[in-house]
Amino acid sequence: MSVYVLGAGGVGTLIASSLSNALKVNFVVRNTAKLNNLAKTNNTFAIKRLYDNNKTIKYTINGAFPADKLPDSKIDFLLICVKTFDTVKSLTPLLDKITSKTRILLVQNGMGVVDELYSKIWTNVDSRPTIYQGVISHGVWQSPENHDTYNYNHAGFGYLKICQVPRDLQNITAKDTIENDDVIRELVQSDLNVSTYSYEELLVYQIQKLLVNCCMNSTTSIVNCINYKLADLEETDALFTSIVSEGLNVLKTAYPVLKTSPLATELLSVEKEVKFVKHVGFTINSKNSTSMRQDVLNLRNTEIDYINGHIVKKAWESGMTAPVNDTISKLLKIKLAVNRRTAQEKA
Ligand SMILES: NC(=O)C1=CN([C@@H]2O[C@H](COP(=O)(O)OP(=O)(O)OC[C@H]3O[C@@H](n4cnc5c(N)ncnc54)[C@H](OP(=O)(O)O)[C@@H]3O)[C@@H](O)[C@H]2O)C=CC1
Ligand SMILES: CC(C)(CO)C(=O)C(=O)O
Repeated sequence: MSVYVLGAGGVGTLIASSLSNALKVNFVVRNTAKLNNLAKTNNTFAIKRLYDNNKTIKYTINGAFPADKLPDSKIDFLLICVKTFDTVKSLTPLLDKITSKTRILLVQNGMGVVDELYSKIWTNVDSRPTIYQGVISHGVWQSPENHDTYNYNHAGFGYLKICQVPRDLQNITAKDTIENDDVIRELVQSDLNVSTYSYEELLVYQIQKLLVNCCMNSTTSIVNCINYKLADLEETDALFTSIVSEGLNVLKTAYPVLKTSPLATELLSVEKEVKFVKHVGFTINSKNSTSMRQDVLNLRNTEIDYINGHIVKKAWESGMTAPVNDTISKLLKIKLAVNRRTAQEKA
C-alpha cells in the first residue's frame, strides 16, 4: 500500500510516527536540506515528549521524495498536514496519482479547506477521492537547533478526532466507510488518542477547536508569547468570551445542522467553549508556542483567513457581521507586516 504524507511538519511528522511501525510511510518533500538530513539518518527522526519527562522516541519511515519523483504510480492513502493556505497548491503536482479510490486525511486547523478542494479541484462528485477530516489538539513544535530535520517536540498530549466527509456536502447523510479503512484503524490503535465520528459530530468538534484557534493562535501571535503567559488574566477572559460568543452566533447560523445536533447543544455554549479554549490552550498546551505564532515569528503566511477569517467570511455569507473576529484578523495581518518590515530594515 502506498502511504504518503504531504506536509511533514510538526503535525504531519507526529501522525506519521504513529503509522511508521505498521506501514511503509513516505514523505513528500520540497526542501532539499530536509531530504539530505533525513538520508544521513537513514530515514530516522525523533519526537521528544515534553509532557513525559522529555522522553525521546525514534521512528523510521520508508523514504522521502520530491512531488515529481514519487516511486508509486498511484497514492492509496495521503495524509495532508500542510498549512490550510498551501493545500490546493501543494496537491496540484500530485493530482495525476490521486483517483476516486485514494483516501485523503486532512489534519489542519481552521475550516473551509474541503469546500475549496470540492470547488477548485474535484468539481465532479463522482471523481472525488474519499476525504477524511481530522481535528487535532496535540501540540507540536520544533526547536531552532532542529531546523531542516524531522525532529519535533510533542509539547501537549491531546486528541485526534476523525470523520469521513460526504462526497457531496448537499447529501450529508450518505453512509460512510471509515470503519473499514486499514490506515484509519492503525491510527485508532496508536498512542495518539485517535477516535472516529460521524460528519455531523465532527463538525461540532471542528467548531469547538476552531474557536480555540480563534482565541489562542491570533492572540498569542499578536501579543507574541508562549500559551501559558495569557492565562489567569481578566482581560484574556473578556477577549476570549467576545471572540467565542460572536463566533458561535455566526457559525450556528452558517451551519443549520448544529441547531438540531444534541452534541452541539451539549458542547457549544459560550461558557463551556471558553472553558474548553483555556483547557486546551493553557492546561494541555501550556508550554506550546502556537503554530500561528511560529509562522508570524518566521515571517511566513498565516492561516488567519481559515480561522478568525472563516467566521468573518461565514458572517458575510449570512448577511451578518463579525467585528471582533474581523478586528483580530486585521491586527494579526498588521503584526506580520510589521515583523516583515522590521526584518527588511535590519537586512
Ligand atoms: N503545530 C501544532 O501544535 C498544531 C498545528 N495544527 C495545524 O496543523 C497544520 C500543520 O501545522 P504544523 O505541522 O504546525 O505546520 P508546519 O509548518 O510545521 O508543517 C507544514 C509542512 O508543510 C510543508 N509543505 C508546505 N508546502 C509543501 C509542498 N508544496 N510540498 C511539500 N511540503 C510542503 C512544509 O514544508 P517546508 O519545511 O518545506 O516548509 C512544512 O514542513 C496546520 O493547519 C496547523 O494549524 C493543529 C494543531 C496543533
Ligand atoms: C492547540 C493549539 C492552540 C496549541 O498551541 C494549536 O492548535 C496550535 O498551536 O495551532
